[in-house]
Amino acid sequence: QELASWQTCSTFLAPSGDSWAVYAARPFKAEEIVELTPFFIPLRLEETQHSVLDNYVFGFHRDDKVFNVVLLGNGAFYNHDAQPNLKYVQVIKPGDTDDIPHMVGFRAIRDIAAGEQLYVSYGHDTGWFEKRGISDKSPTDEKIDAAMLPLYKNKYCSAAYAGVGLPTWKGKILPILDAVKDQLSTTLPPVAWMDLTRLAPFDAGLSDARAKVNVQKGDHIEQSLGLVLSRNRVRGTPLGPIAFYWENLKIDHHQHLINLRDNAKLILQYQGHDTEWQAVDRFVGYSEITILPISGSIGMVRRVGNEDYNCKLIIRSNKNHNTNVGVTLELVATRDIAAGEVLRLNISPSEFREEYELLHEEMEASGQPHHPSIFDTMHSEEL
Ligand SMILES: C[S@@+](CC[C@H](N)C(=O)[O-])C[C@H]1O[C@@H](n2cnc3c(N)ncnc32)[C@H](O)[C@@H]1O
Repeated sequence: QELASWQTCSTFLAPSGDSWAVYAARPFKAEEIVELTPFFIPLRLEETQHSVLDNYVFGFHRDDKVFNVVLLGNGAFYNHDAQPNLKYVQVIKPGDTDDIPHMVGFRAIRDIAAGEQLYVSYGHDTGWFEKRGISDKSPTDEKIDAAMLPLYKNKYCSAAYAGVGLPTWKGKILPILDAVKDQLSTTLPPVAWMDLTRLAPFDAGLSDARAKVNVQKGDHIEQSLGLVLSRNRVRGTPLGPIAFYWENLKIDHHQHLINLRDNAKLILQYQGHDTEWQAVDRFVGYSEITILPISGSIGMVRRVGNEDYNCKLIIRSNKNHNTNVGVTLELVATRDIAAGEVLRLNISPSEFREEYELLHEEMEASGQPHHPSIFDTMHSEEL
């Protein structure tokens, strides 16, 4: 098939040593948007600091308070370099008093070649690593060899499109960029932020992720990472509708998670005042396990239970990770899917109405696209 620009791969998540890293699938020019985050959820500090999620979020201020934002896509997986090639950018509408970002993404600091590992800075001081008892390894400026790159892309590029497409970009983001041009003191005109051919002609927001290319039955649509979180770190937060609660997972997922725990390949990380912020394993029981699809777009795929689904989820051990805090998630097509078709996963949505309400509030404030059906349960109970 002849691919349009929005269907091609820009970046991908792949194993690197004993963990994961994000790589450029193609060259980028300085200042170009390398990744437009497909979906972001701001959380209060106390909602992230006690679990492994704390290692995967970005801090920002809102209403004079510090928030931690969970980013889907590759945003949570950029490694740290004191001289990074990417910078985190967020766009806030001028005049908004609550500092809610309407767009989050990553821009190239310099020209980047295809195959280069992508890095951000976790902060100027060394505090980030010290606080967590991790030593900051000097960056290796790792690059995937040109001869190997096609193999990597074939294996690790996602076949899903998720997040902002042309309708939201033109209708909601471009007008803000016009207005903030001077505040950001960028020399680029707003239209130069994004090559419009990289955006799909449709939005593929939350619960509306689509196939980017034609996919055949049995193909892997995407491989991404799930963090293992205790249920009580997810309950009552806007993460609920994105996470997979134990009771919504299938029997083969349960079996697999039990096997992983039996083989010491799965832990529930906790840290707090009582552990002097040292990370410990605090597993209490299987039904307490929740999987948060923290990378890629699996969390944005519509959950339809057993009705008319076109893909399923496979949970594997995160064999490329030395800490056992997560699992590898694979989205596999259960029938042929055409490019542009909505992905439908055979897992039931969770039923905690107040979590949909919290998420809905966040989405209304930031204007991120979503399919209305995700909030159906909420609305039907309201009526
Ligand atoms: C946001 S995650 C980045 C993705 C990570 N490589 C993974 O596979 O989960 C942050 C974690 O990556 C590792 N990391 C990132 N940059 C590092 C660096 N410069 N030196 C040492 N470890 C680093 C640390 O384990 C840290 O807790």
